[in-house]
Amino acid sequence: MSTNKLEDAKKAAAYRAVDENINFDEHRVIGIGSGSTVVYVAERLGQYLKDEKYHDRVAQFVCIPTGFQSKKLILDNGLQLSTVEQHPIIDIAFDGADEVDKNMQLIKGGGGCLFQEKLVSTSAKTFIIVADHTKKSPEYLGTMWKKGVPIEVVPSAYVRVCNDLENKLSATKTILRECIGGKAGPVVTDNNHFIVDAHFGDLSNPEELHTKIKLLVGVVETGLFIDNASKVYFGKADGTVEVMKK
Ligand SMILES: O=C[C@H](O)[C@H](O)[C@H](O)COP(=O)(O)O
Repeated sequence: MSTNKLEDAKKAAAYRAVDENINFDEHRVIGIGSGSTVVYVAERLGQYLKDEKYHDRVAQFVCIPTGFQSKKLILDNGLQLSTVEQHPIIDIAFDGADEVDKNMQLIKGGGGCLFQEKLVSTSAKTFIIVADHTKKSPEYLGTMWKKGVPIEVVPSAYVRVCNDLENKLSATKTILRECIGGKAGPVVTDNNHFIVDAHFGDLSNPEELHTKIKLLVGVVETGLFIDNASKVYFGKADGTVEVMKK
């Protein structure tokens, strides 16, 4: 699919997700995730802010970011920025995903934001995923996303975590994520952690794997988002959107 078509698909998913799920009278605290698709969620909210019919209500929204990129998205679109410390209960959150399986379990963290994304998404009463259709798994997680399960780790523990993932949890390969261009060395998350990408092949039981990884010393959070999403919007190349819900 051409880059333009892919962008159209992301935009279609994000716009429809906002249009169908924001309740302008009831919602006030909005989580804004990270990645290239959620850019269009912030853009859509910015459009509503400029619309005089919605302006007063959207101006009252406080937006909770999942990292530096989303903080900037919120500000660039004229929206009000706040923190999860000030608003530990979020009315609705929007975010992207790297892969979504048939049970709406997710792999996230391809862009390196997973801990803060999980904090925001699990603090939200409703969590909406926006994605292009290439993120939809035919069956198991690990089918479309081949870069491994992202795991956020305490820097000093990364060797120990990699060893445990391979020796105790049978990961076939673990990779400390490196920066590509700009800086030599590992990716450092917004919370000053490292990311390990762990390969397990197809994930037939992501819930169990998530629980086992979380128990390893040095693991902060996994990129497996279990029973978290309320709905998923998949944009397609022809501009249509498929909605998945339970
Ligand atoms: O760490 C990054 C996040 O989990 C993103 O939401 C995820 O990688 C999807 O990003 P995109 O919308 O760019 O595909």
